[in-house]
Amino acid sequence: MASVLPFKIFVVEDNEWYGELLAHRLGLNPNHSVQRFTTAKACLEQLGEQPDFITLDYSLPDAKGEQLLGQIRERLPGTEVLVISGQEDISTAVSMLRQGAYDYLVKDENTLDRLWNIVGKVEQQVSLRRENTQLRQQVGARYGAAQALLGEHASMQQVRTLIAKAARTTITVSVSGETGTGKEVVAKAIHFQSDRAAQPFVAVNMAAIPRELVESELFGHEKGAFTGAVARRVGRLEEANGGTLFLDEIADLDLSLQAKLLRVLQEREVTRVGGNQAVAFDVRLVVATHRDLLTEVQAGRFREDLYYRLLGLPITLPPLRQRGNDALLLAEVFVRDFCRQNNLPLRHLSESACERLLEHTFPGNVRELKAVVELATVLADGEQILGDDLPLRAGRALVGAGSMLSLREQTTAIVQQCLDEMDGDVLAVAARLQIGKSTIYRMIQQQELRVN
Ligand SMILES: Nc1ncnc2c1ncn2[C@@H]1O[C@H](COP(=O)(O)OP(=O)(O)OP(=O)(O)O)[C@@H](O)[C@H]1O
Repeated sequence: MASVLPFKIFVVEDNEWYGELLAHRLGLNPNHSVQRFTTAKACLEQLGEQPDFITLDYSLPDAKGEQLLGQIRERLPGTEVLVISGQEDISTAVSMLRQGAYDYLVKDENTLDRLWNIVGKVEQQVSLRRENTQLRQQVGARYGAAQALLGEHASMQQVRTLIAKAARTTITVSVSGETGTGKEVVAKAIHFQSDRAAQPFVAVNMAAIPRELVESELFGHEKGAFTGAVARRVGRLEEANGGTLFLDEIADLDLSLQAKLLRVLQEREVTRVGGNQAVAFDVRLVVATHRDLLTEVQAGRFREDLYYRLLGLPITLPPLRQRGNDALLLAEVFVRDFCRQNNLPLRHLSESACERLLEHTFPGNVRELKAVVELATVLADGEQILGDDLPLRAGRALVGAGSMLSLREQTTAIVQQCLDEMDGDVLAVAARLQIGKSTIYRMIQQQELRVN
């Protein structure tokens, strides 16, 4: 994988002829930018240029390899250093490798080929690392920005204020709201606006994991802990160490696991299933649910002590239908982003489209709105998206459906029919009906739906 940025190499070699030989060989790759130095001092003076890779002659006139390697590792811990020596000396090689050298080569007829292979490997690693950093920065910029959570309604401004306050400390945050209201967006915004932004953000959906696997998913397991545990697995809590753990659909956690989670959170230590060694962790917790947790506590389905441990700073996301004109604002942004991403000429919502969007109740909230306007953007013939381009029929039928019971019955029947047609493929059904996959998993768990 070639990186777009040049791959910067320093060749440090006091033998002019040999240095030129190395530099010439490395320069055969047009993506390499090679600089040559004959002393340690000259190399150190240019370290500010942040080379990706350094080849280092062990015996330089003004320093020994160990000294220069030590200084490079201190100033550029991410730069790989390959030591090239005139003589084979095992103890020197071991000491250089211990100090963090990438490898140790002896000058012989194979040196150039081996160097070429090593540089190829390092270049690939650097390229992956750059890609990773870039992605992290993109996600960070997207969710870290105050406007990550769109909406001008007073309730959303209040949510943004709470996110900013939560980000300043490590307080646990509990987010509630219907499906598709943006609970995960809130969790990411808190993470990326906090000083943990460069650490992992790990999301686990309790409703999407089979009950018997939740414990090992969260806490990890040792090899052989149960049938199928063929290798050791680090749990999500450990994975999120230093960062943020987002536990979605927390109300779906089994009562017995609620007790275990409480203990783990209180002790700030986790023991893998089948293991006997506790591992300390440091995570910020954000939990979310579409249910009222207090009602779950009163009904005996959620432990009161865990409820108080998790409540922290509560943030409630109102359904989209209670956010005034925000649906239009969000719709315009989704259309604009979709056009940009797909190189389409910019499209706009017509008056009739706006009217229809404001009439609709959006049971799937922002997720549904996004899917609807993106599809309408594809279907529209001209620059304007018309009311008829919006695939809102199901929503309209449901609005007139009357009581909650018939609404639920209708929803269940539609999802069941779709599940049957799609051979139980939950992700496909979620995409087709534009509802959250966790909603479907929940309905299956509560035996409202059958999977054949
Ligand atoms: N205020 C918002 N601004 C921009 N995009 C939003 C907003 N709210 C939600 N979204 C988008 O809507 C979609 C659903 O959001 P998200 O997954 O955060 O919802 P959720 O409440 O966690 O859903 P579920 O309960 O089904 O897990 C995502 O594509 C998200 O980016």
